[in-house]
Amino acid sequence: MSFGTPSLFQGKSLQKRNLKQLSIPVVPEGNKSSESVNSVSGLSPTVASMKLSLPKADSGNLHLRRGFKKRLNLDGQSIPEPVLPVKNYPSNENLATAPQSFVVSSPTNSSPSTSTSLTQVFTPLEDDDYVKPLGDNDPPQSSFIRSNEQMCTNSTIQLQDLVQLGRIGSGNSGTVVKALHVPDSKIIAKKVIAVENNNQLVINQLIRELTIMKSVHPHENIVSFYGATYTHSGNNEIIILMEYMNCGSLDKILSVYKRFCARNAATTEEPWFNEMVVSKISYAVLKGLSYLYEKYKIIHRDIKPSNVLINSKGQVKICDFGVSKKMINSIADTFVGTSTYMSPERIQGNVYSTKGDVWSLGLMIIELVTGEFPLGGHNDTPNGILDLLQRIVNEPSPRLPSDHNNHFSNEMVNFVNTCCVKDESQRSSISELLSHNFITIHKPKDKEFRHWCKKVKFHLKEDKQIRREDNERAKLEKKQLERAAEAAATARR
Ligand SMILES: Nc1ncnc2c1ncn2[C@@H]1O[C@H](COP(=O)(O)OP(=O)(O)OP(=O)(O)O)[C@@H](O)[C@H]1O
Repeated sequence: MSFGTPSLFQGKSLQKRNLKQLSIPVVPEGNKSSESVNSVSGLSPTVASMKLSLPKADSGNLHLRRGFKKRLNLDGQSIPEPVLPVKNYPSNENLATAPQSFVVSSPTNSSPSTSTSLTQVFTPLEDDDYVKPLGDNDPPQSSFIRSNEQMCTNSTIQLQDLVQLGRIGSGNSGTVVKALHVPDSKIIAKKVIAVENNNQLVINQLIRELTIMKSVHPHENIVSFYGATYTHSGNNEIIILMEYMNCGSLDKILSVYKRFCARNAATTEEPWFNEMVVSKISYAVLKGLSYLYEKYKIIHRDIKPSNVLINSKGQVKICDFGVSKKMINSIADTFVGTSTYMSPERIQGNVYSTKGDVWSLGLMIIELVTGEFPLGGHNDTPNGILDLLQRIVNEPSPRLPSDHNNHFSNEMVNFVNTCCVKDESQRSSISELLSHNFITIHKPKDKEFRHWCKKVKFHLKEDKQIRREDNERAKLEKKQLERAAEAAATARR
């Protein structure tokens, strides 16, 4: 299966193109009425004093335009079409009617406690001003994080400077949305984690872990962390701001690939996750893991396809690192499915090292090339979580399939087998794997991999478009059926 005809492929980043067309002229200073806008709409002075000139309608602009239409509030519910609260903007309505939910949150429309926390959260600290991780019994802090990358010229990110563009996805713990940071026109990802019943233990733990994340300096294989906050008025939620990766996670790419295969059943070309791609992804994951451990003694503990993100520049980065064993367990109590990539020693409660992440990488590779989770696919779904855990511990190690449909190189087979050794002491370490033949053979293929990422981006867009059309068609058919049924009922009466 291939990526389709190259002629279809447009290598440009849609986002960048859109952003270039999103001109943001600043309303001249001293315009008093723009300040009154702030207090009404809840916009920060920066956002409120800018006017957004949306690009003219053409297919290339649909993405951003649609993003504005489909904004979500913090609960993931759609919010009304924005009326940009800008003086002199032709389509502007009465300022007093501007929707309050245009921005995420703001001091002006929040309770006093939240206002305090939100205004403080993204204020930068001095370089050496790291916050000491909290102890179990320490009270949670409402604000403590700053950017670890110079996100914008004045290095602060105010929540109220963000405009939500659309939902990216959700996992067991939260929902991720795409947001525009208006002052520098950057797209970022915002993860919102609802904390039920104000669970103090979970909050403390999350805050501790976010504090650790904050201390990690940017690395080419780690998703940059821009800031986080805990809001405790209304819904209790933790908001994490991070780098946006425009090809999404490997699980998302795998789903798109499966739909692509279903639509193009006759095509029998090379699979998307070919050996070069798997090698480059593995290399990036191993380098990220190595950096986290060598520099910060952080063990990732949650390597899986949804935590490996890709962008069209050809970068592969890991996210959601530093989640402690305690935290994973507390989430696993509530949510089924988080433990599936756990290594045998972890399940058995034995000493856990970075080799646990090596096991997870092995499972992830099998899943990418076969399209199925190795311990539960092929019509052999485990009978609940206990059965799955039992399989990991007691059954033979997962392996790449060796039937006539699958021809894997000796290097790749050996690499996967080396990752999936059940006895942790016999399993290879991260540094050993970094010099494995499977990694070194493909290491120089940066250009090919970049090209692959761009093609993925193209197919993601294509898939989105097809699904949107399918949905619209289904809605139309449903409406027509309803109308026909109504007409038949009327005729009978
Ligand atoms: N920084 C990001 N850039 C782009 N997409 C992202 C980013 N972070 C997350 N996503 C997407 O959002 C989805 C949801 O992420 P989230 O971290 O909430 O859950 P998850 O990793 O899928 O599952 P879990 O909660 O079990 O870890 C991911 O699957 C991924 O596709």
